[in-house]
Formats: sequence, structure tokens, C-alpha cells
Amino acid sequence: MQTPALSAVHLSEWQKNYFAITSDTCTPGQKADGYRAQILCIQYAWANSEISQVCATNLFKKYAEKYSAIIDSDNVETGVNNYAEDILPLARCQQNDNDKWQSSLTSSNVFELKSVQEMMQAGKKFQSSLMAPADAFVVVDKEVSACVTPCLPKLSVCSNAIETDLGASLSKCKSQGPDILQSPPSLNCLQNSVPSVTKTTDIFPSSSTSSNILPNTGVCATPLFGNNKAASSSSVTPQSHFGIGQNLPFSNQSSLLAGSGNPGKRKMFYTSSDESCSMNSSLAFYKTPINTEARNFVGNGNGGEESNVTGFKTAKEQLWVDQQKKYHNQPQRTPISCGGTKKSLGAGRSRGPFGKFVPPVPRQDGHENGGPHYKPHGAGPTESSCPVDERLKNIEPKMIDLIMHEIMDHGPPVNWDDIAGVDFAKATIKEIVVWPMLRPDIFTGLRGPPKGILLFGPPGTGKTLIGKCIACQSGATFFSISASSLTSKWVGEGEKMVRALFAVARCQQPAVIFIDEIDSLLSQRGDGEHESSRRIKTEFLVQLDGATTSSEDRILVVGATNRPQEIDEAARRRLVKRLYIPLPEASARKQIVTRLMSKEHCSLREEEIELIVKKSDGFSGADMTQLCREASLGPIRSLQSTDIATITPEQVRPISFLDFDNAFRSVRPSVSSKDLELYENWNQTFGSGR
Ligand SMILES: Nc1ncnc2c1ncn2[C@@H]1O[C@H](COP(=O)(O)OP(=O)(O)OP(=O)(O)O)[C@@H](O)[C@H]1O
Repeated sequence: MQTPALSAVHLSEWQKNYFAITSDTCTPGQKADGYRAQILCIQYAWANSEISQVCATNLFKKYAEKYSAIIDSDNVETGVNNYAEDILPLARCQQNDNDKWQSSLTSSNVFELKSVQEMMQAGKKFQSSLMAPADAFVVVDKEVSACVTPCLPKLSVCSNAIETDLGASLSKCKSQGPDILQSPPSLNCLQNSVPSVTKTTDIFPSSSTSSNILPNTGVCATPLFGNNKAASSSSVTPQSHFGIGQNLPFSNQSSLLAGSGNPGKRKMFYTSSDESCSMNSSLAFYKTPINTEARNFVGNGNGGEESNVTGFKTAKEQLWVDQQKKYHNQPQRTPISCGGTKKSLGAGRSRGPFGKFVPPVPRQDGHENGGPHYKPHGAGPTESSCPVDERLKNIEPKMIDLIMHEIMDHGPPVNWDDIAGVDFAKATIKEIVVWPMLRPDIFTGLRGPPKGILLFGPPGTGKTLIGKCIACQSGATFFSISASSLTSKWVGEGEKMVRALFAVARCQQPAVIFIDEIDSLLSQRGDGEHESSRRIKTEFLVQLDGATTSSEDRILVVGATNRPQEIDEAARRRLVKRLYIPLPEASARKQIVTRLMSKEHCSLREEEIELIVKKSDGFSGADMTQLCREASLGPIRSLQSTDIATITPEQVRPISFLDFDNAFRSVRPSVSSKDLELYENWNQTFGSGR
């Protein structure tokens, strides 16, 4: 585990911690401390460039996993069995890229936790000085601060409880802090909306008054955005409201943490994590109107739980709770909140006491949400799941979930260069689709993009690749669905699915909806046509027409088919550009082979490649890929089976022409010349080619 570059200081600390956590006599708590110290060590080493980011990431992951195994374990022998006070700030601000870490805590057992009971007990006795370090803080709005500030010491006492204990804490405050009770509006506000409360003990001396506390600490009254200067309570915007710890700017966060164990290290740890996540979390709060109900639906997503604690539920909360019950088996998704209320932005990173542990692991790809074209406002998992967009109001949540999971494509980006040949189709698509999607302000009126295009041609010629590329290059969200799954997979629900698909796409626009085998959805009407297929088709045409959409919608439907002749003429008319995607020509086949072989250990000479290209006349792009795959197995096949177990990758011989020669024996063209004739004819009649 030791990295040669580690300095002597870190090394000794590292060793100390290492022995602590490998010792048999350590308590789980000590082990957790040991692991956490290791994490901090890694943090130091990384920050001082003593280890690389990759190394730090791996080490983080390893220790964070072990740490979480202890703190999340409900095994009293091996687990700390509580959210050790410091873990919440540690967990916040970190990205969640490990779904399997499921917390063992539930709303029913959290109150049984020893630490929770201790804290409640301590709160009762007003022994604020004995409290453990802070998890969260309160940003007080002007109105609230006016009435809360005088009783800050009391607020700090009751707020020592962990987040979920708010109700209990408040009721204790009621009995112990008459000052707070004397301010009914603020108290109501607290009860209804505070997702978590600061333990202010370390920050506010209990004897302090508001006038000398707030400016000194710069915590309670400091706006989260814009002006980070320490502010007095009077400078707090009326828009300010309660926020959770990670919403602090880092300067404030470190001051908040100053009273806890390792201030320097901790600060380092936080500041090196993704700053934007903190900002996003803050943004989520600040974008939310000051509405106590609404706040229960955002933030850490535990609004329902918190309200349960207080006992009283508004109708909206009740609805939320009911929805949670109804769909509690389904993973919670982001509310698709295009309409300006991006309530969940960044919320996925925080976790409440019932959420999953979020490892402090920086993402290696550098992208917060999964890739350059990822839509942060819709595609990432978060902890709140109330569909808030008007356009989704009649759509079943399970359909939205299906679309987000199965139909929205999160695959790697595709470039035009990845698609060999088809130059005419590529040029046309760039002109009529990609540019208008990129510059809707220029491509207006007659220059406006079509709503639907059709890619037709033999199988395996890159139609799907083109669809993906359109989405990537125009920065659109890509939805990919096979029409046959609409008619068969969701029997009886296909029509709803079509509606849901367009609704979600509207929320995620610009969007490209790629429909493979569109002929099976839009086939010509016949006597034997099934009622449900007819309904799906009608719904699809309605959606395609934009009858229920505004003309500003930037949704493009890309249909792909190998049987263009079967498409209903009404549908054909709507797919205004019909582009033939033919078999790859020699130059395109060469490009495919060269590209694929460039990634392999290969000894092909130029003239051998030319020979392969010649021999592969009539192959589709998919056939060419298959040929290369088959050839690449040649060197392995030439090994003795015993060698497989011992041989190193470097010892595998390069792929040679002989392997291709053998591959040609088993890989044949998948398209017949008769079929090709059919495509050519249809292209002559209906195609948009020259
Ligand atoms: N023009 C091409 N350039 C590079 N690779 C290609 C091309 N055409 C096909 N391929 C390869 O074949 C695979 C299948 O292609 P794709 O799924 O895009 O074909 P398709 O036309 O949509 O097929 P189908 O009509 O059967 O759905 C691709 O993943 C790619 O590896």
C-alpha cells in the first residue's frame, strides 16, 4: 500500500493507521477512525502530488469501501452502527458512483442507535459542550434569524440531534427553549422545512449573542452564492433559507469544521473534492422558491421522512409519501424538471441518514454526470422523485423510469469519422439536422429542421450509428427504441409508451428519438391489423405531427428500416428526408478494417489490406466488423489449449493475412443481391438521394 513517493511523515502515519486497522483488538470505531485517517493521508499525498490521481482514486476507493463497510454495517460486532458524526460531512460533496453501497439504516432503527440516543439525551440535558462535531448548519433567513438568534444557544442544543431527529429535537426545544416557541412562524418554518440542523456548539459559544456570533463565524448568515464575505444577519437575503452542510462555500465549510478533529486535513479533503458539486447542491436550494412544502421535496430527498417525524403532513407531502410507497421498489429518478425548477440538480450527491453511502472517490473520467453529452437536468439519479414537469403530468412514473433507464442511451459518443463511407447521407444530415439543432436561431421558417427522417438500407450498414452520431454531434439526448419492442414488449402499453417517450424527449430536448425497425410500427394498414398496433401507429403519427407539441420543440425522429417498402404512405410523407444507407464501398470497407486493426496487434501490410477489401465486396459494415473479429481470433486458435493458461498477452502473435483468409471461410455477406435491388428501386422512387 505504501507508495514510494510518500513523504516520511505520511509514511509513518500511514503505517500507524495501517496497524490500527489490521489489529484484532481494535473496536469498529477505532477502525473507522483508522480508515478515515488513511483516506486523509491519501488526500494529503495526492494534494502534494506525491501520488497520481489514478493511484489516489484506487486508494480512496479501497479505503472508502472498507470504511463504509464498518460504518454502514448493522452488525454490532463489526460495525460502528451509526453514522459516526464525521461521516456526514465526509460523505457529502462526493460523487455517487457506487450503487451497491446500501445503507443498513432505516427510519425504524435509527432511533435505536446508541449514538442517536446519546445525542438526544445530551440535548435534553443541555450539555452542548459534550457534543460531537457538527454535521450540518442552518442558514437563517432574515425573518427567522430575527427570532432565532436570541435563542441561538438553545437552537444549537436541539440541533445536535442528527437530521432525522429534527422533530424530536424540536419538541425537546419546545420544552426547554421558550424563546423559540415564542416565535411561531419561524418555528413552523423550522418544523416544516429544515432538512438538517447545525450543531453550532463548536462555532457559537453558548453565551454569545447574535451580534457577535454571526459576523465572526460567517456561517449562519453568509449567503451561499455571490458574495462570500462574512455577513451579518441583516445582510442575509430574505431568500435565504435552511440548507444542509454541503451547501456552504468551502471557506465557510472549513470554518464550520474547524472544531472537529483534523481541521487542516479535513479542509484539504473537502477542497480537493469536486467543488462544483457543492455549488450545484447549493444551487438546488437557491433555485427553489421559498416554500416550506416544496423544500421537503428537494434537498436531500428525505422530506417525506422528516415530515413523518413531525407528525403533520400536508396534502402534497402525503401524496409524495403515497407515491414513494407505490413505487418504492423502483429506483428513484430525477424529477424531469425542465420547466425551470431544476430542483434536484446536484442533490444526488448528498445523502440523508437513510441514503446510500457516497464514497469519496473522484471520478476518473472527469465528467460529473457520465459524459460530455449527458443531460444533467434529467438523466442522473437523485433522491427525489416527484415528476414536476407539466408535460409529464399524465405520464405513469414507471413509464418515465423505463424510458430513462432502457430507452435513453448513455453510450459512448460517436463521431462522424466513426462511420465509414455514406458521405452523401452524412453531409445531408449535417445540413438539415445537426446545424439546425445547434443553431435554432438561424434555421428558422423554411430552414427549420424536419421532424422526421428515414434511414433505409440493408442491415448492418450503420443506420444506428448515424442516429447516435446525430444526437452526439447536435448535443441532443438520444433515445433509442426498437419499434417491435413497442408492439411486443409492452403489450397493450405501446401507445402509452409512445406518448411517454415523446413527453420525456420534450423535457430533454434537443432530443433525437431513434426508432429501429420503424416499418413494424408504421406498416401499411391492412385487414389483419391488430387494434393495438393501429392505436400505437396513430399515437405515433399524432406525436410526429407535433399536434400536441409546440412548434419550438426540438425533437427529431430518426426512423431506420430494412423494409422501406412496408411503410405506410402517411408515415412516409412525414419522414420527409429518406436517406439510403447502402453497403460500404471499397474505400469505406478499407476504413473499417484499418480502424479496427489499428487497435490490435496486427501485421497486415498495405497490399494485404487491399486484398481483404477486394475479397469483401458485398459485405456490410457489420459484416466487416465480424470479419475482423473472426480474424482476430486466429492467433488464439493457433495456440495449444495448455498455453492459454500461462501465455502473456505479448506472446500472442500478431493478426496476419492468413487469419483473414481463414475468416473469409466463415463470414459471408449478409445481404443478398436481390435485396439490394429492392433498396435501389425504392431509393429511385422515394429516396432523397441525388
Ligand atoms: N458505416 C460503418 N462504419 C463503421 N462501422 C460500421 C458501419 N456500418 C456498420 N458498422 C458496424 O456494424 C455495427 C452495426 O451497425 P448498425 O447497428 O449501425 O447497423 P444498422 O444499419 O443500424 O443495422 P440494422 O439495420 O440491422 O439495425 C456497428 O456497431 C459498427 O461496428
